[in-house]
Amino acid sequence: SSSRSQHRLFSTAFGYPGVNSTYDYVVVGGGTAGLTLARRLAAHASVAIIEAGGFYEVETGNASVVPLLSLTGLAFLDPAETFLPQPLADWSLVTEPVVGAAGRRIHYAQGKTLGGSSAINTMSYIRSTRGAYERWAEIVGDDSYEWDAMLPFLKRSVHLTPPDLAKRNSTAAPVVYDRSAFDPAGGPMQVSWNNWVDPTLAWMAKAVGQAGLPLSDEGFVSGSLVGQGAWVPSTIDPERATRSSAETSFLREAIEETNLIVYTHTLAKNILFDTASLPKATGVSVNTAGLDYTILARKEVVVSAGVFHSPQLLLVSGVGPVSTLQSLSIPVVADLPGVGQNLWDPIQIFVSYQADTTSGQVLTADPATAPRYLEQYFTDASGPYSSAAGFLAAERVPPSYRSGLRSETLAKLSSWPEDVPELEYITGSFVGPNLTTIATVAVVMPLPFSRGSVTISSRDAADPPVIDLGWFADDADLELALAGLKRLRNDIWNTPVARQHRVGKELLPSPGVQTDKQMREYIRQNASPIWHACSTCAMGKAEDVEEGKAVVDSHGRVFGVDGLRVVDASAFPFSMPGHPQSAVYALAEKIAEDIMKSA
Ligand SMILES: Cc1cc2nc3c(=O)[nH]c(=O)nc-3n(C[C@H](O)[C@H](O)[C@H](O)COP(=O)(O)OP(=O)(O)OC[C@H]3O[C@@H](n4cnc5c(N)ncnc54)[C@H](O)[C@@H]3O)c2cc1C
Repeated sequence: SSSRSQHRLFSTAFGYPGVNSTYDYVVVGGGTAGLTLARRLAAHASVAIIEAGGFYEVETGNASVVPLLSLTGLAFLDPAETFLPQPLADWSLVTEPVVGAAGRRIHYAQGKTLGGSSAINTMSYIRSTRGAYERWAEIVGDDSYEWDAMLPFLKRSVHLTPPDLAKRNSTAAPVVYDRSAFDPAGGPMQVSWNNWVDPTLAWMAKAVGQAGLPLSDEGFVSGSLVGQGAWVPSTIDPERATRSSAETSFLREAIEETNLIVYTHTLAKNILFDTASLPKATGVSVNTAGLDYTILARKEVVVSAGVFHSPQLLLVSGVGPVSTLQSLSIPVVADLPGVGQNLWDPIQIFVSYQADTTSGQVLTADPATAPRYLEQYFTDASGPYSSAAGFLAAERVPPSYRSGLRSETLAKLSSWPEDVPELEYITGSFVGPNLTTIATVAVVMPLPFSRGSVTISSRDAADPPVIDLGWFADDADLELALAGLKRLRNDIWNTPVARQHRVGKELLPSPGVQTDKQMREYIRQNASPIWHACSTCAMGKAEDVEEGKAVVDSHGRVFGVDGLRVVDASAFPFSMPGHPQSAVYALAEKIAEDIMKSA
């Protein structure tokens, strides 16, 4: 069953609901990590994927396919409690009231579809820093997480296509990247650049430069995040300018080249254990449209259900803090205090103005110009529809703001490696009233000091997990957010270029928000997720288990049980500065190799 089948029908790749079956490996969650890992394992073994969603191309149309729509598909990105649900591709998670953020409940988008969050994210492909990977290695006591050792795994998942400068057609947006950071062979995930440059983003990049952030000379994929990322690449297939996700890459390849079996619209309800001696995971009980059945694993169960659902599945299956399990009368399989703890969730704060330039969203919202751009997209894979996010910058808190920070906050910052950015900036251009352009710069604090948590209120995996984001639980985060907000307003938005292009009064926060107190209030009222949550089943050392700081070892193996791993963003030891998807793919590649070596 493990050899490559040359002439498999597409339909052969899908499981038969309701029929109990057995495979070598059962992977829960056909998302970013799950599909990557499953595709690699399926080259050598029989593998089943259990995925709660289906194919997003079928179920949400172009919303997750056309790059521009990844930013206008506000149903996914809207953090308000009143968001418009997209139940076929998003879990519709709403958090508990966030105490530090004016008691708001946040809609936290998470992909419920093949490809998981790689199918609904904003597609920036960035790698973290050398220092961050070194810290990962230290925390988990395993040198193989250092940058030089991880680089082959970072390279393995992706195929790079250089930017098409003719289609980008902009001298204002020079692309810089290091070719040697990619492998010419590489994996099935496509990484490339937008085939168009948004005119508003182009001058905003200049403004960020005038505020003292120089153009990076190697880009943001080579282990350094300093200055301007010089137009970071996206997970985009440049040929037709469509999203490349774990589904279009790893799953499609697995369907063609392996015997991987996929169960779509199937919810993993419980991990099954043989509790005779050391509890051993033996499979998963699942439900497809009301049918209950079991999928057994001869070798291992791998949980890749994402930052909120991986801890949930462990908890409902009896793996977690004893107090939580007992309060819901769940039989204890393993007492692991850290399951659902240590949630890291970076946030973003916006400053925006109306701009005197146009933007992709305006051109495509205007009935006079939209048809022409649609035609351009379909015939040439270029123009505004072909373009997602694309501009990012990073720095340490500059000295003039640093001097205003409390000594406790400075001490906390100094605990991080020197190459780790403390503030990141993301530019955006949106459509406003009467087809005006709204230009926005967000500041992100990539390494929050506050911790949230995930727990359960019922034994049923079909009920949503209970999420406490914990924003601003640590005052240092509010202080940094305030420094970042001032940096945006006083410097970036005050540069000659920004003054030249901004129109009228500040829209966000608004001129009335001036004192530190008012700005803190604005931050609490408007902080938004950037969807980089992680570490709820944190990787660490055995000695950190009791304190609740570690759930899995450096091979992703869950402490205290056998035959069970967690491999996804929940296993990160901390939030990787930059954007996380590159690290999720790399982690899946690395653990897949681990599993195959030890099999
Ligand atoms: C809106 C948004 C924008 C983002 N933008 C970027 C960006 O520009 N760049 C970047 O690098 N990162 C970005 N990210 C973050 C990045 O996409 C995620 O960190 C990453 O995709 C997480 O991968 P994962 O494997 O941990 O989880 P996921 O990819 O979310 O996979 C989890 C999978 O498990 C399935 N599942 C869960 N529970 C069950 C169950 N009980 N039974 C069966 N299946 C289940 C889910 O349906 C899902 O398919 C963004 C994320 C979001 C949501």
